[in-house]
Amino acid sequence: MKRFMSPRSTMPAENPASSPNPAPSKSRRKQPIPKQHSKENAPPPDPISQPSPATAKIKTHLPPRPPSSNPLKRKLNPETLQIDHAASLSGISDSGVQRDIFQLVGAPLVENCLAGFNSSVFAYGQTGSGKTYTIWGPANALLEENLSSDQQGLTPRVFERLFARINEEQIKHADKQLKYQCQCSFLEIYNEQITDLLDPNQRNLQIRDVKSGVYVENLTEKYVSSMKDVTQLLIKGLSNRRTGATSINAESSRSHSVFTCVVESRCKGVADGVSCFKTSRINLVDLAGSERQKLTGAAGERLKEAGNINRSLSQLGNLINILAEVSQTGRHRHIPYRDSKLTFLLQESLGGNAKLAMVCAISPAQSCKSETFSTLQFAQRAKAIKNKAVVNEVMQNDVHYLRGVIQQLRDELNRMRANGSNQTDPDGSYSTGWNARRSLNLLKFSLHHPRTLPHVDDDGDEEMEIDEEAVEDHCAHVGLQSEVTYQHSNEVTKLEIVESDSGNATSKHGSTGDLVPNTSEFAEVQDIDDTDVNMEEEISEEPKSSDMVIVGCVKTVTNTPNDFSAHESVKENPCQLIVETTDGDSSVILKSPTPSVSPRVNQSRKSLRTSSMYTASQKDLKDNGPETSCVSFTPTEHLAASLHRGLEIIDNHRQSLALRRSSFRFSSQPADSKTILAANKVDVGIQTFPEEEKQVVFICSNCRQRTNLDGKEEKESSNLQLVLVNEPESSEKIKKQIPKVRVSSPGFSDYIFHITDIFLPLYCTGSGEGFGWIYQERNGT
Ligand SMILES: Nc1ncnc2c1ncn2[C@@H]1O[C@H](COP(=O)(O)OP(=O)(O)OP(=O)(O)O)[C@@H](O)[C@H]1O
Repeated sequence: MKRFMSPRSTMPAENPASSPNPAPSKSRRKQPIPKQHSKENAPPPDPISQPSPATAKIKTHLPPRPPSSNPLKRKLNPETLQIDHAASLSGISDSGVQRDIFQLVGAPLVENCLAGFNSSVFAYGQTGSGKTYTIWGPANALLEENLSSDQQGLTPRVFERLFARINEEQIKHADKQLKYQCQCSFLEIYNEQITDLLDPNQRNLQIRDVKSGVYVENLTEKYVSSMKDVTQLLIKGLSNRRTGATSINAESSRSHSVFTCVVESRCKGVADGVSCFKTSRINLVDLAGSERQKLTGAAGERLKEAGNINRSLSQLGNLINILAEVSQTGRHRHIPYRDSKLTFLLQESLGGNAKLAMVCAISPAQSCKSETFSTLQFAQRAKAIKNKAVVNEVMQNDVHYLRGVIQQLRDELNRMRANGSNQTDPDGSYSTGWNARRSLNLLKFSLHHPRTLPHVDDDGDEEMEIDEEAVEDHCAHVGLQSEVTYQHSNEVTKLEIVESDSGNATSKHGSTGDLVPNTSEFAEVQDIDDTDVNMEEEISEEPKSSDMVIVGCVKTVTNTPNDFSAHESVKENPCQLIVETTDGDSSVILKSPTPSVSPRVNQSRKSLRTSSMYTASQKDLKDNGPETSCVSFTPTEHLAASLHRGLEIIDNHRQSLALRRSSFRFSSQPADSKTILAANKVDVGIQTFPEEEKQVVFICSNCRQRTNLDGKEEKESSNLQLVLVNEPESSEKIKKQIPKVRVSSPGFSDYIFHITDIFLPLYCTGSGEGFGWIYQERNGT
């Protein structure tokens, strides 16, 4: 390849005798390989073709060797070379056939990419061992007429397959309007400086580290849709690489080069209306080769380059050692990603969200034996690294579809209301409930948001307890306002949420800049596996409103499936719950819902975000948000939660009507109410109480407003109040009553009820606006 490119600057091999201190050459036009005259640059004596100690586990044939001018041509007898360290490697290409490499590395990479995984391939090895040949192939193999050449490198093969598979997938999923788009960039790191190979005037580009990852500022990105497009970029980029002749390699790469392609796909579910966005990143990395000065005869500028190359490779090796150690021992250590541009830029590929393949090129020459073993050791250590690749996927619900579901639920509710207390038709009742539940399930599925819609287990008991001290403080504060009375409960000590989410294994990674999912959806996809949430909640000492937040809807932003322990502190802002993780690294904020936003296209995507756990869209979100992990409830999510709870009400209402009795009610007669809960952002888990326990009455803001009109004392700003029928007995009892209210439906198993301000009006006689009301109120319309 290199010999067919028009290099920007071809630097002749250094000859210390004639050029002891040559000026750096910017011209990289191809030069004939200078003969080596100096003793130092003279080819080393022929190696003795002796096999390594006979402790081999794998016998391997080694690739054809470099040109005759290359000292590495004096190879060992491949039949007798035995390698100790190869046992753990994934595969060894026999005689360097490019097709083999593609089958071993390229084909899986393409499938992983289509599945939404980031994938990287690094070519590592000593200089002249065939890395460039492997990754890009010879240049003539890139020419259109030679596309089927056996010599074709890994990269063109990958893109050939990728475009073929994209076509297949688009045809196969035409009903889902599956569409792909690919965007490529090409850069090199030379002497610790980044140059844009697609626009060589762009030098010394800076790596920016933002919350969502790192990217290279001002790097050119080009859309590609065919092999021809990619070939053009490859030819252009490779011709701009810095190469130089050494005694080992006439066209030795003097830089690390990274070809990146971001593949985005979007499709829409026919049945559920959910749009799915996937993003994956392919990094093809041709590392500069390690070299020993004695062997390469480098001097002057070439020596300086070699020093930089070796330093950067050594930093890579160091990083890989640490990552391997961390993976093996589980010990936490500082990972020195920033030691070099290479590791800084490609940190996501190294121990992060990417599948990583290392192609290690080795020389059969006896003189290179130590480099060969060192390369194999490197490969072995690299293999111990455990990356955390996830499918980078974001689901977006379809607003139109959800509107349909809302309408359906509204109709069902109206039907139920029309039936009123006439529940003589159990089948009708069942069918209504079933329809509602089915609608809800569809909605759940569409939202991909099981945690927003907590499962209500008829036999379960989801209890939230509140930190006693915080509650006391809170109550003391509220008590001073003389507006709240509480019912005593000795058991309440702290708020503890244990939420089990059997959410789908979506990923954290959505589309790149074209798509801007809402934050909560992003948080949802971040959480790919079952996650337990244990939180201790503190309540702000300065309650301002009595909004109640369903803390059970808290979603964690976590990259790996694990348990999540969080320490919550409820801030003042109504409807906002800030959850700080115990390690202080992040927090989750439940915000008031914001107006629903349809997916939109953001054209300004940054390039090469190697920490592509977050896409540009997610970056937008992250950038808009705090350092902490921010989870906002969109109106849609709130709507979904509301619908869910509305359904619970329907069920409960049906049961209540059937039984004609219940220990709680939603009152439209606020005149009865004397107790108002001003618990700011306190979730209330409702459990079955013994029947003799006190009855609680809930009123909504509408009713409360009427109460005010009636001259009742009311200063609360919230839509929801808890009202106890009986007079409180003491302030002590008041304090402990806030967090826990239990409701029972005798004759039924415990029923868990979440109470929020948003659904209460459904039960207010005369409110009459059903779910639409909820939706509109949440949007402030
Ligand atoms: N499998 C192979 N078959 C045929 N020729 C090969 C093979 N591998 C390498 N070569 C040839 O060997 C020479 C050196 O290979 P290449 O430039 O790929 O090495 P490299 O590891 O990239 O070296 P450097 O680190 O110095 O850039 C090239 O001329 C290349 O064409």
